[in-house]
Amino acid sequence: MAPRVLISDKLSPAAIQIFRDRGIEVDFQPDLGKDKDRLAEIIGQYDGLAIRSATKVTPKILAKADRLKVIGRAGIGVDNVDLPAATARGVIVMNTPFGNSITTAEHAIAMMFALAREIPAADASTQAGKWEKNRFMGVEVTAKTLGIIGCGNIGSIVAERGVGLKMKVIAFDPFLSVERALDLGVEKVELDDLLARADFITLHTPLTEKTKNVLSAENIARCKKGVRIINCARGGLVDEAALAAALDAGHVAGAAFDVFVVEPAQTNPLFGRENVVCTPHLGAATAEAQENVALQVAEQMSDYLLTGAISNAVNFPSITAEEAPRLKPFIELAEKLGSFAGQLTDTDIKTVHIVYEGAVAELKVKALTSAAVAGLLRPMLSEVNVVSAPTVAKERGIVIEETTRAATGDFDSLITITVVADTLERSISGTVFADGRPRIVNIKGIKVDAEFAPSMIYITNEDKPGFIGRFASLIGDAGVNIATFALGRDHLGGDAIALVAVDGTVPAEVLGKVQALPQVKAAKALVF
Ligand SMILES: NC(=O)c1ccc[n+]([C@@H]2O[C@H](COP(=O)([O-])OP(=O)(O)OC[C@H]3O[C@@H](n4cnc5c(N)ncnc54)[C@H](O)[C@@H]3O)[C@@H](O)[C@H]2O)c1
Ligand SMILES: O=C(O)[C@H](O)COP(=O)(O)O
Repeated sequence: MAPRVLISDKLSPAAIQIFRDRGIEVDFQPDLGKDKDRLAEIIGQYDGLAIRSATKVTPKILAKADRLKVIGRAGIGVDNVDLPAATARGVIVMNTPFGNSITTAEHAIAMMFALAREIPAADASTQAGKWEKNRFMGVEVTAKTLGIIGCGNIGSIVAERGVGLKMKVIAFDPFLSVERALDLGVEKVELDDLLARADFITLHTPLTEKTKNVLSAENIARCKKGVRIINCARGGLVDEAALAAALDAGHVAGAAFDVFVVEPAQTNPLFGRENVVCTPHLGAATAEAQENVALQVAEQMSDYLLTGAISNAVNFPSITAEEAPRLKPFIELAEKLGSFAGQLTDTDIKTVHIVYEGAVAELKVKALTSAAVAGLLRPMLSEVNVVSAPTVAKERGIVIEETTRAATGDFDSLITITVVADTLERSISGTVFADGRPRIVNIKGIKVDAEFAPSMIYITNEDKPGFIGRFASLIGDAGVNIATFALGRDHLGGDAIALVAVDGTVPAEVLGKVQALPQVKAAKALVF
């Protein structure tokens, strides 16, 4: 069945064409995002949801999204998607981090000029027939100091434009390297320095706990008198009420805002002032940017739905289209090895150490680790999946360690998972043979060669004669058919293991009888 995608926001029709060309069914309902109830009603029919910022993907909507595999944000900010809830359901959330950056940077520059020359007020006055030539006295931007808070994709483009306009550009961004600042022709400064020196301040950070109200009443008071403030990033970076007061007091000369704490902004503390310029979240609204983000999101979502390739996901590592098919059998192996270890572990897991050897070490091991951890935790937490597993493990204080190294033994590729719990440490290794099927090749240091089967019995016993015969007749008498039987031992007469694939489930009383056999140390029914 072809995957189905719902577009619930105003996306360029270019996206629809891409989906159709790739053989994906697409429903384009550009106003649906605003109707939460209707969206919740129909979301269960779709594998993909393509959005901009009007659709709010809440836990309630996700709870109904039974088929949903991917949410594609045609744009940058994913703050309208409940990421923990999407992750918990195994839904990949991807954005298009660069498609609208130039456009948004240009909007910030346009806002700066609008403020510097009071263009909106002058326009309104002129079109009202007033010709108030003496009323409007602007300021030049040349040689002024432009302070950028957040110098990432968009902030950097604004910086370059600012330098081109002969401004002195300073930036506060804890993650901006000195080399990058130098490349951009920007002086990296601390926030206090920026506040004290900037004639224009423009914000380009995401809204986080740290950046919320970065321009608070106190920080606005630290700004140079006559500063002009531009926000084309996210509402909430500036305390709107404090800014309104500072504008009224004449401390701030002007403000240009594209984004607001509450959107759509029908009322706002900043509204109604001549030295305030507002646009309705138009930062990304150019034909070019909308074409870019629509094409990109449709390609990315199609790739994921059709090939498993992942790009620009905010909750999963990237996987290229070439990697996806090579990774697939190892994802299955990692998940099953994790599941094997998880089904044998009843106590609190402290550490999981995963070693990737040989060719598999060259693949995206982060994705394999997520799969292994999902398999490991699923016997204890049924809701966990490959996307949510690392977060769930972290929440539970489980330390995940990864090692990659060249092949050391008999196998081209080998994955070994060691689980350290309260009172035990358990290792299991597996590989994928040329037939693409995952195999178990070592359990706690004992070599074995077994395929995974839907229903298995794992037995540890003393390596003494008689066990196999007794076990086989017990199982046979109980009407349980043995499909395959794999054996291993550490040395003659030492510890032995048996991995037995059976048809159908193993009744508890049969397992009890196996456990009671002489020489058997433990027996466990496993399902894969
Ligand atoms: N108005 C619009 O229509 C529109 C369009 C596109 C993007 N945006 C928004 O613009 C913002 C920036 O987007 P981007 O693509 O440049 O993001 P980005 O991730 O490339 O850059 C953000 C920068 O902020 C920095 N940063 C993070 N925390 C900080 C802190 N506490 N103090 C200072 N700097 C900090 C990061 O180091 C990073 O360099 C986002 O919020 C995005 O949603 C708005
Ligand atoms: O984060 C973004 O990309 C911008 O805020 C643009 O949002 P929009 O796609 O709703 O215009």
